[in-house]
Amino acid sequence: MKTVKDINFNNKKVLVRVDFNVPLNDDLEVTDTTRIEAAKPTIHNILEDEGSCILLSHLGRPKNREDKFSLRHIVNTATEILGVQVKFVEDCIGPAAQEAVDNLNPGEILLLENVRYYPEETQGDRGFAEKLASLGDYYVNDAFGTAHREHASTAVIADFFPNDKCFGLLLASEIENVKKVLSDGKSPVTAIIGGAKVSSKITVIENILDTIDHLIIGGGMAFTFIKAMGGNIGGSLVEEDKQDTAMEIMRKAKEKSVQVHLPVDVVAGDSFSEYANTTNEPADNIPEGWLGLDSGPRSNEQFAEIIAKSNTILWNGPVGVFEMEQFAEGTKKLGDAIANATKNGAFSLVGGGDSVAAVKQFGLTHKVSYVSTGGGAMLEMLEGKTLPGIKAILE
Ligand SMILES: Nc1ncnc2c1ncn2[C@@H]1O[C@H](COP(=O)(O)OP(=O)(O)O)[C@@H](O)[C@H]1O
Ligand SMILES: O=C(OP(=O)(O)O)[C@H](O)COP(=O)(O)O
Repeated sequence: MKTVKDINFNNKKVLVRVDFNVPLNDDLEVTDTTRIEAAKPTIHNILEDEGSCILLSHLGRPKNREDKFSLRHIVNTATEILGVQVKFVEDCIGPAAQEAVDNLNPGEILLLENVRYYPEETQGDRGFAEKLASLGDYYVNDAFGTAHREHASTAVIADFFPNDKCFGLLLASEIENVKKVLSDGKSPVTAIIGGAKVSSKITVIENILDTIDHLIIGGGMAFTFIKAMGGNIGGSLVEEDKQDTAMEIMRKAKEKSVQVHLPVDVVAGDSFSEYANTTNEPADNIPEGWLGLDSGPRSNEQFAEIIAKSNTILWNGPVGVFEMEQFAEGTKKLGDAIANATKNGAFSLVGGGDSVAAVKQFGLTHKVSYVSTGGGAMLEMLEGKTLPGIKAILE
């Protein structure tokens, strides 16, 4: 994998696609800086070579150039984090962008306006990609969170730099960390797949069955499996039409000698609410009118035992409705178990939207081996897909 470390950018203008799609509050302040911090090593590498960085990013999904999606709102935060004044220009192509690039000196950073202000970006328009490409001498992709999109600035643009393109350090590191689990994982390898939707995780489970020893299925997903096996799940979340798929996964897991672990008990609520009355019930015998909303104490212990014996751990998806305090315990205990195993030498990767949010909420970010910066992108990698943003650099 060719990365920014393999190129000397001295006196060059480098287009860096970053994912600065960060959350903003109502006052348009950045509330989570993880993705900006994650781009720092790549940007600093280029600046240390005495090159200059032209940053390309999207923010949200604008339809009509709405001001709330302007990257201007993140300039101060980016300046603070990167330690260098970030210049900004209110367009990403055309004369204004060109003038700002012409005035850029080695060691400087220029952030261009939201590439999604142009519909051509998401359409993967070649002409638009060419206009972006004309601004720089090199193209670096460091936008892991957007690497599953075949857009102008994430994939098509690379065509215009046949010999002058490479991976950023974040993108390279995301790829390497998935490899550490899926190809080079030291056994026993355990995957915890939770969350709400069986349908969105089937391909992930099918793809990882060949490489794992234990599969913990938690969260809302578990009830489709439990019901398919004849359990009573009360009013718990279920995907009725996915019960055959669930049984098929169980069959394949057995064939491949993967041990599947489902919750044996749950914390049930009488409504999907943080004010619900709660009770502990067997996971396969939940009374009518009650919903399983968190894994119960016996399940948490069993999951922790398996995790403690694992050398490689993949966690995708919470095992309960962790956003509500009284259903957060299972996910917190699971996170603690993973942190402990990591302290004892296991490699742990946390990937995919809500589990990353859970890890942050419980203060475990620095107690696991790697936390991915991509939700959808990480899921697609775990499904075994080659992401367009990665393919474009490799080709
Ligand atoms: N037992 C449950 N019943 C209903 N929802 C659940 C349950 N356990 C977890 N969830 C919810 O699942 C959501 C995450 O689901 P999903 O989008 O599939 O996961 P991810 O974003 O990690 O891939 C969380 O908002 C969480 O509250
Ligand atoms: O935040 C992102 O994705 P994620 O929420 O799946 O992590 C990326 O910036 C991609 O954004 P998109 O889903 O609008 O293409």
